[in-house]
Amino acid sequence: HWAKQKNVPTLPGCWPGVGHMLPSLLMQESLEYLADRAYREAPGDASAVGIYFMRKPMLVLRDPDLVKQVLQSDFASFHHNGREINPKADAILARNPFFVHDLQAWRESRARVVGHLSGKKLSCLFAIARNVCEKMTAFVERRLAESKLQEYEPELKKLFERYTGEMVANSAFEVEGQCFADERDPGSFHVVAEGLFEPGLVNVVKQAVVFFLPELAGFADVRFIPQSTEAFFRETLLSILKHRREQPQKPNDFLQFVLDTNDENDTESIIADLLIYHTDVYETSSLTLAFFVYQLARNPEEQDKIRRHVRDASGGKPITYESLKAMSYLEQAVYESLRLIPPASALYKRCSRETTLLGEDGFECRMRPGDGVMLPVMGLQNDPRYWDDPEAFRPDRFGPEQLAERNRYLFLAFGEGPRMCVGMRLGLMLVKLAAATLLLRYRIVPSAKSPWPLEMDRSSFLAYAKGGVWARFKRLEEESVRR
Ligand code: HEM
Repeated sequence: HWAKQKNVPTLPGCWPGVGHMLPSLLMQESLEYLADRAYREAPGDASAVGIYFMRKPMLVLRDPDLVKQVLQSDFASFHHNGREINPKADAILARNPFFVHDLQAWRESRARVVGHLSGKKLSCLFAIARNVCEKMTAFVERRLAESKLQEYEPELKKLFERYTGEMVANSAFEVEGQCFADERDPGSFHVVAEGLFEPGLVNVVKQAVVFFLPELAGFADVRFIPQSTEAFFRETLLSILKHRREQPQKPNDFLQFVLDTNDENDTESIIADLLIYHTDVYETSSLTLAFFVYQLARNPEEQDKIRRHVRDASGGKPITYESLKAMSYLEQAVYESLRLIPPASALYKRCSRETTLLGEDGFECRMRPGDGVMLPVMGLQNDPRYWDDPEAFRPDRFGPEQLAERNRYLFLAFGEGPRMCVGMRLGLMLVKLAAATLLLRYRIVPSAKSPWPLEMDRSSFLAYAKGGVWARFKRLEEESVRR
């Protein structure tokens, strides 16, 4: 297929029948990391490179103008996100806008989520997140108090799953999630959701069946969200609904936003809205925070600069919704961390009608319905052709001038165009608030348990570091006393 197209080299290593999927069949490489490899191994000036997903042709883009065509200008031909979910196996996941491909149904499901996350609603969620941050610092303080060295060395992803898990419990279910309990509680929100996305043989096989063999998933009842997890959330919801109906003063929380827009007897729609919120908040925000705090540990000068900025913006008072909004340099630093390690290392789109991709350099490629397109987020965001010294952590890259000058399709950590992440503002708010809270109290220093740079587990569709992401926290006052 690709040999017939002008200017599209094929990635070497194609095998009859399986195409480039041999490492994937050996559970070593996800489609996202295959796209990343294709990006890096293609001839330096190629605008795109062809791969085969088994026998199916897929085009891996290397030019931000072609990315723009797929995500924005020719959205009608590429609106499909590629992955199919069988509603018989995963009825709730299938309602997440990310997996809805019929245009009208997608618009409706997206509008539901957008409606729950307007500016005013975000400020209500901020108040809940601030309480969760207090629980997090109390937890860190207890760990510091029991340490002889007066330092706490957490695996960051696990620590921040507690934060996002507690956030969901408090804001969507009005219960204590017990995520910051000292003893591991099997009924706590983060333990229930733990490991849903993480790599590992069982998950990699499960995800391959759920996302790429939906008929088999329906037939063999292979689910992404296990029945027991769904049952836990369902029971939690039913136990609080009655109490919520009787409350004269309704709290301003995510549960109430959902109840206000649903028929109160339609528990299926209510639980679907809550679980979409849960899956989307829990994993991406904890991953983003873990990699960001890791970057802070590895870049002490930037850490100090960001801390001074956070102090100035909060003026020595508790952080407010407004003061957090004003922390623009902190936000730039989060973007820079997302540039270096985006949680989704590539985006997958499927062509739904015949069209031609045209590059400014004369590149031309005919796409047929069913052909796949991979947008290698990690590759584009770390390419020395587009980024000066791409390995360096430099939040200045996201200053207003640099943003105005750069092609916006070079940064895709939240996607772009009509299907761009709807929870971006909430995700940024949660990440900024937790990071600012920690920076005001602790110095974050590297841990010997995490190498630099991190070695990524390439078998998963999201970004996970082999062996986890580690750092050490020390109280700021104690440090200055010792100096
Ligand atoms: C920092 C954290 C987050 C990151 C890095 C992130 C990243 C992404 C990415 C890359 C996409 C795919 C875009 C595309 O296909 O073009 C996406 C879609 C989506 N995200 Fe996020 N996300 C984050 C947080 C959230 C949160 C907190 C929510 C909701 C509460 C959320 C809800 C969604 C939804 C519903 C979609 C599907 C949109 C659609 O297909 O129309 N995300 N996100």
